[in-house]
Amino acid sequence: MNIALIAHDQKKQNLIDFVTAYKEIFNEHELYATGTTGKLLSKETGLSINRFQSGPLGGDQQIGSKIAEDAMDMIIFFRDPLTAQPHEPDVSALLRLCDVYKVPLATNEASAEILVRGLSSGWLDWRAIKDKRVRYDD
Ligand SMILES: O=C(CO)COP(=O)(O)O
Repeated sequence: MNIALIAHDQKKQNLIDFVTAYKEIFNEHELYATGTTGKLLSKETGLSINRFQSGPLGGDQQIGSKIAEDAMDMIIFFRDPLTAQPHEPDVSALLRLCDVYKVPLATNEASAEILVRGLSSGWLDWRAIKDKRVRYDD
């Protein structure tokens, strides 16, 4: 599965701790991240991570475009709900696309834990079904 990992600055350590805790599971998947998150995650966990631009420079939009191409299977995005982000429209757009394409999304540790445990239990195997996409062009 292709998994995107993203965290706002105040939540980066939370994401590092989370990914470290579930490293063995994450290690079995293709990982993607926005720029700074990916840099820190690979340094701190040793995992191999494909990096996009930093979030404020378009990274959220790049991940959104992967969702629209059916190339992302899960998004773990530890948002900071208490700090205004200059690129808030990009953040909203990414979350919206998760709903458009029914991509599993977790925005905090509690829901991320359920997704990751579900991933290792096969609950997300339906993602491999080719015709799962919501199509608006039929
Ligand atoms: O801002 C972000 C997500 O909206 C994250 O970007 P960075 O990983 O580059 O800090």
